[in-house]
Amino acid sequence: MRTRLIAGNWKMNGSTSLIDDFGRAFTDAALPEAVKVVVIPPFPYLEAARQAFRNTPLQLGAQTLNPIDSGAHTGEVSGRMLKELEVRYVLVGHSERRELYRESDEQVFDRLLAALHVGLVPILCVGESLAERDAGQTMEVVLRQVGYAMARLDPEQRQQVVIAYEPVWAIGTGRTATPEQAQEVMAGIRAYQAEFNTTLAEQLTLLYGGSMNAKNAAELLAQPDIDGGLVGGASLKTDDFYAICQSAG
Ligand SMILES: O=C(CO)COP(=O)(O)O
Repeated sequence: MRTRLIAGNWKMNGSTSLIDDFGRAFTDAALPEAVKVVVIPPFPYLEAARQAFRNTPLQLGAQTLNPIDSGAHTGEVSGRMLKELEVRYVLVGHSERRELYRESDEQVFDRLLAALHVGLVPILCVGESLAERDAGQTMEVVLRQVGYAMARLDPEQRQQVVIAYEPVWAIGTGRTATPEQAQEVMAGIRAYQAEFNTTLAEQLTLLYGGSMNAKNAAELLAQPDIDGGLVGGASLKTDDFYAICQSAG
C-alpha cells in the first residue's frame, strides 16, 4: 500500500488567523488511516503553524528552499532553517517558480538535492503548459522534468522523492485535468521510474495538482496511479480541505 498524501499549497496567501482556523479544525481530527496531510504556508507563518498544529495530524511543508546552507543570500531561506521549524516537506520546481522566477531544471535539481541532504522530503513538481499539451508534447516535457532530477540521484535518494504532476493549464483555472488525462501522464511517470527499479516505482508517491477541490477529489484519487493531491485554492478553505483529506481514505 502506497502512502496517501494530501498537501495544501497556500502559495502567497493566508494569514495567522487562517493558521489558527486550521489548528482548531484539525485538532483531534479523525482522518482516514494512512493519509498524511501537509500544510504548506508562506515562510512567515511556519512558526505559528508549528504551534497551532501541535495536537493535529497536520505536518508542515515549505514552498521552496535555497540550495545553500547559510551565507550572504539576502531574502533566502535554507533547508537547515526549515528543519529547525519542524518542516518535513518542501516543494521544488513548482511551475510558478519555474515561470515567474525562471528556475531551470538545473536549479530545481540543486534545491531537490539540498532538501535530501538535510532530510526534508522534496515534492518535485512537474507539468506541461497548454501550448505543450496542444502540440502533443505532454509526456516529453513531463519526463524531461522528472528525468533531469531522477537520473542524477542515487537509488536511495530516489526513494525519498514525492512527485506532483500539475498541468500548468489546470492550475488556478478551475479547469481540472480529467481523471483519465491525469492518470495517463501519471502512469507514464511511474513507468519511467520503473526503468530504474520496479519496486521503487511501485512505492513512488504521485500527487495530482490543478484545480483539485472537494467535489472532484474523490474521482481523481480513485485513479490507480494517483496517490494524493497538491491542492492550491481549495486548501485555503478549511472545510474544503478537510473534505479533500477525507476523500483520500
Ligand atoms: O498549483 C497548485 C498547487 O501547487 C494547484 O493550484 P490550484 O489548486 O489553485 O489550481
